[in-house]
Amino acid sequence: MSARAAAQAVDALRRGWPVAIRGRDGTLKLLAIETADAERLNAFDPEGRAPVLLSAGRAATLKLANQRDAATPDGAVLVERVPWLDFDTGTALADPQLDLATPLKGPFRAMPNVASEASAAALRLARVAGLLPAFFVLAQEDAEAITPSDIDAHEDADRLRIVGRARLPVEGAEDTEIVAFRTDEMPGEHVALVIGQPDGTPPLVRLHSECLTGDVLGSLKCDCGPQLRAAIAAIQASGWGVLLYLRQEGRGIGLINKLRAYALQDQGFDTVDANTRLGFAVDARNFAIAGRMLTLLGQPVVRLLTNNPDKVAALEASGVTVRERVEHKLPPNPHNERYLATKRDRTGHQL
Ligand SMILES: Nc1nc2c(ncn2[C@@H]2O[C@H](COP(=O)(O)OP(=O)(O)OP(=O)(O)O)[C@@H](O)[C@H]2O)c(=O)[nH]1
Ligand SMILES: [Zn+2]
Repeated sequence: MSARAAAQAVDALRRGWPVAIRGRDGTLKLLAIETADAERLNAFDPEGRAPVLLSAGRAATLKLANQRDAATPDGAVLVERVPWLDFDTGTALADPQLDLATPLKGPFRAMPNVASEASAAALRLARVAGLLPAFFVLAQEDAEAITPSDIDAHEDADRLRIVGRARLPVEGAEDTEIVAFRTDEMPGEHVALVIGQPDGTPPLVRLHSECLTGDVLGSLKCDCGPQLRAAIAAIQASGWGVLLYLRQEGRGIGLINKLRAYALQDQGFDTVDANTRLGFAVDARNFAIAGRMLTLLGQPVVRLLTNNPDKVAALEASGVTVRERVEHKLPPNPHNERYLATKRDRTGHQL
């Protein structure tokens, strides 16, 4: 298991270089459509025979769901390569933002997906890389192939360690310390704000997932910015506690993919369907990271500020005891009303 091999594969995908993944039922060489171009596709596949690998969620939108593999929205579907399926058509298959602008040619046909383990790993690697989950693929052995367990190692929360800490007075909580965590391969560092002084009682804890648009730019589309500031205030008022700032932008799909989801929301899809149509799980976050951070901070028992019962369950699954769920509701605005209603109606939030 090599987290480093997976990190190199993420880097290669981001640069438009091919990578290979070996699963138990076959090896796939992959070219990520988002970072490729016609020339790279030609170098990767001079004979024009590489089919396109898509998520089942995207394939369903294209009416392409392969009966066998489409059971889960983040399962994989192979689209048969035909002569007119060129690079631009591949891009149109990959990116749902283009659906309105470029009517797709067709018909496309799903074909049996032989290397199912490698395909699933490919979709996962695209998410880790923050790319659209869509590839041209060749079933081909490769000495440099990574394996699904390399990706597991890369994503393993137990690799996180504390790398720095300092006093950081923040607005509304002056007696605060910042603690930074990372793994060797991780580009973004997670941080914790330890607010006030531990007094032997379970800390009030907030798991805040990064939202550049809401936290920093004041976006009104979501409730993240107000939730962040209200969490600091609530922790301060409770005596002491911990705010975890988790670098899981867009519920784990990354900033660019979240913006793609926003563009789909502009077309009328809600936050759940937008994720699915892009080919991602509705919530791709790994809360084991939060569990590991709390463990490293020596806090195995917490009171959790959240409206999301899944967060409670995920944190408990990672070995932290949630003694109490404390609700964290803020008043809606005209722009986030529908988003909050979707969270209540479709993702089980107690709002
Ligand atoms: N993919 C996607 N992510 C979004 C969207 N709107 C907000 N987010 C992300 O959702 C995350 C915020 O969720 P949180 O507030 O931490 O958690 P929650 O699951 O809503 O639960 P609470 O603890 O009750 O707030 C951030 O990473 C945001 O970037 C969206 O429309 N699509
Ligand atoms: Zn937000």
